[in-house]
Amino acid sequence: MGMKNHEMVPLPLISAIAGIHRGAVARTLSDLCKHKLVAFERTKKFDGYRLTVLGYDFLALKALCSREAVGSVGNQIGVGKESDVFVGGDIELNDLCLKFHRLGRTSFRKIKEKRDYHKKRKSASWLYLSRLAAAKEFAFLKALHDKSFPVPKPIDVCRHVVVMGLIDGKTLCHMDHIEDPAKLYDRLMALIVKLGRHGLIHGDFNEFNLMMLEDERIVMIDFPQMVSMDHPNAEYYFDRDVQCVRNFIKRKFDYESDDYPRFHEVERKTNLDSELEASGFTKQMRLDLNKAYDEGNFLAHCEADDVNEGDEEGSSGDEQDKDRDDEEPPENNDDDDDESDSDEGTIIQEEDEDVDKEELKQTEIESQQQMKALSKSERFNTWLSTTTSQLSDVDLKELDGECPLLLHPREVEREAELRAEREAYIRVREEADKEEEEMMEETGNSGNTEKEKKKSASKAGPKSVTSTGSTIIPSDEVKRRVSLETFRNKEKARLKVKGKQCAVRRGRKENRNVIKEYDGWI
Ligand SMILES: Nc1ncnc2c1ncn2[C@@H]1O[C@H](COP(=O)(O)OP(=O)(O)OP(=O)(O)O)[C@@H](O)[C@H]1O
Repeated sequence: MGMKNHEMVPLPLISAIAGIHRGAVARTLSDLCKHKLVAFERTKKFDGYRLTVLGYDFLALKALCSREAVGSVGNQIGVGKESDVFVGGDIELNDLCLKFHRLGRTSFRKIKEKRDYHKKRKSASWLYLSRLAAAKEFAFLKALHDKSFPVPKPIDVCRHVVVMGLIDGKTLCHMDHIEDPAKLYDRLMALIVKLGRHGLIHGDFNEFNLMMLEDERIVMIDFPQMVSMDHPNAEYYFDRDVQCVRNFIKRKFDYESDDYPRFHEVERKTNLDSELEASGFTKQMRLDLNKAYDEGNFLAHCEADDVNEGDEEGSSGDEQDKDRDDEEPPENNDDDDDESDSDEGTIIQEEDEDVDKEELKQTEIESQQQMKALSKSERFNTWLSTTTSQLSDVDLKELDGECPLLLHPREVEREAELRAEREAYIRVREEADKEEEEMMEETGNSGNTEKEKKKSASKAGPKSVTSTGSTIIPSDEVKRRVSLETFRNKEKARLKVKGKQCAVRRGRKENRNVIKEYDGWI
């Protein structure tokens, strides 16, 4: 499906199509790569997977097997310019002939050189053309078989594979000797005339496309360029077929005759063209295929895509009927659907973006309006000024005693947590203060009252060691204070570390205890 409009199908697209997660799809794809059913390709711009010829064969065979048209595949019995022919069997093991069309196989390499990542159908030209060739062959086989022409029995067609009856004979080019060349000559000419009466010209009536059975009956196995008797060059093609037979019989069996059919002598009875169209090989398919054959360019139909767009749409219905059991949706129809879908997708996306932008704009406008209204509102302004003045009137000093209430609950909690840790430090500090006080009393340096002394001590704090000219502190006292300060600092550090380590140690200890408790019980 991805290859309908991608030369290399990117992984996300495969995942989306398969409805499987990318990881799973990538794994599946790598398995398929190992079996050469898909190939991974990396170019400067894009990475992706492409279906290989073998992969396409497997898809067709899978569908044919599930339809029970094919039960087995055997040896290769023929190689044509644009096909591989295999012997096969149905589910009851009756012989079959499987013809895998490879149209565009040679030109595919050229396409690769001028690779285009995403262009309608050009990318999968070989798939499309091979499929057209198979559809055409099957349609002709069916129509001719129904009119009792000597052709293999048409059994089924899927993608690029035609399933038909196996002819137990030899191609005329391999015949070295025949009993009656005149009889063969007459049979071949009669066949050309019979085709003409049904409005058809083979167009490539040669020894490679004709087989001879044991009883010397002739079977047409290949008619890739069959044209209508209404074709502008019909007479040329008709005469060329006749001349081909004359040359072959003369060259190989040395038989010549002046009795041969002329184009204007052929009386047309029926018109197989219309029946062929009804059988699924549409006018557009014929145009595409003929263009490829006529111009020898397997991309010729792509160049005419734009011109033929309308016709294709008309023809898609027939194709859809034909491929009812086929997993792959009709090319033309789906291409159009895909495009319309993707277009729709973009439109929806664009619409969404527009809606988002509009919404944003609307909200912005609304909020601006609200702001304006609020600033204009007298009620709001009065409330704001009253509240501000009330706040400024509040005497924070009065609230000093209630300070804890102003603290955030988390801060109160932390205070409590830290208190236990700090207790030792506080105790030491209190002791030091006490000693200091006593010492101050003893020295009696200042005439301050006890209250004032306390105040000054608390103001200066234990850290203060400043001395003025009027204050004489003995050197012993200075030493003591310094050592006390050092002790305090050490204690602080020790307490901090102890707090952290304790928790860790406690945890470890608990664990050890738990292990000990359960030792021998496990
Ligand atoms: N129905 C069949 N039964 C038996 N053998 C067949 C049948 N169809 C084709 N073959 C064999 O396969 C060979 C190739 O088939 P065919 O001519 O249809 O292929 P092609 O690609 O159209 O070849 P080309 O274009 O070179 O003529 C034939 O020469 C013939 O030996």
